[in-house]
Amino acid sequence: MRIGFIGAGNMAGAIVRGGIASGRLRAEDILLVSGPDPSAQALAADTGARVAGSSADLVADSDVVVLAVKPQVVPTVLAEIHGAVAQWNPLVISVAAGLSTFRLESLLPAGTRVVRTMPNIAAMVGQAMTALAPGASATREDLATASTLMGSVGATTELDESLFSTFTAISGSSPAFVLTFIEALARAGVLGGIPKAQAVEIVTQVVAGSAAILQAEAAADGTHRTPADLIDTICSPAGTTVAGVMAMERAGFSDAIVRGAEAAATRDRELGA
Ligand SMILES: NC(=O)C1=CN([C@@H]2O[C@H](COP(=O)(O)OP(=O)(O)OC[C@H]3O[C@@H](n4cnc5c(N)ncnc54)[C@H](OP(=O)(O)O)[C@@H]3O)[C@@H](O)[C@H]2O)C=CC1
Ligand SMILES: O=C(O)[C@@H]1CCC=N1
Repeated sequence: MRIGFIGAGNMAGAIVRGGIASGRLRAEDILLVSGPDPSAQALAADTGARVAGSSADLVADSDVVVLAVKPQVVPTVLAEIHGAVAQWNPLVISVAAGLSTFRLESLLPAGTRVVRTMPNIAAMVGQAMTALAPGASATREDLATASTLMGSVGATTELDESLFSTFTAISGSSPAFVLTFIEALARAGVLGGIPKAQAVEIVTQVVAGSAAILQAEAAADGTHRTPADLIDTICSPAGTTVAGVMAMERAGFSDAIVRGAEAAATRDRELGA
């Protein structure tokens, strides 16, 4: 299957690099095109993918076209490829925040098969979480194709499109929230005298270990302990952890996270308006 990426920036780069590294995508099947800066050339040089002469040329040579430009640029790109899509009828997969399948379809020839997805940057290490929703003309096979593509860089889940803004907040954007937490906790380590690089290494292992516990719980038969259950196993009575958790909650830790996610979801809806 030939896959063309319109946009060769952070997200396309993460999918292309992660997919090739996992052995699930072949560089020779990947075509790239970008905007005024030579990001497609750079990604091609790095991965062995090829660069198309234009977005319309890319469509003519692709079974699947991935829209990986900023949401604000999508209408321009779809105007550029409208004729080629009418002629070649590729499956169009969007990774753009905010833009509904209805909106994308309205900018494409009638009957274009569209699948909306929301991956995250962890695609670059094969650990993305991607939601998928089919447009009006997409078939089960199209959804399976999109799922296979995104499955090459991590886990996938079908999700009702009405939930995409919330999903974008808690998955598409949230690696930045988690990294903000890591940066802050590492800074606390520095405050206590641990060198920054060592503090980041320590906190990264803690976050990976904590996630691994939850994944093991989810995979286990029987009762699955929730994050709240597990917090209780770490909080010794009158111990260090409960003192820390209480101080964090007094400072509004959980509230700050929910507010951050709500703001991201609101922005996703604004981008689609
Ligand atoms: N970054 C992330 O973590 C995530 C991003 N997304 C979504 O992915 C999409 C891309 O984001 P991201 O990769 O971060 O953005 P980047 O700015 O890193 O990349 C955008 C790419 O679009 C290219 N581009 C700009 N104008 C055109 C054009 N007219 N024709 C073709 N290509 C063009 C740019 O090329 P040039 O360099 O030449 O300007 C660049 O390669 C967005 O819609 C975003 O919502 C979704 C999930 C996570
Ligand atoms: O910040 C953004 O708009 C994009 C969508 C999800 C992650 N990055």
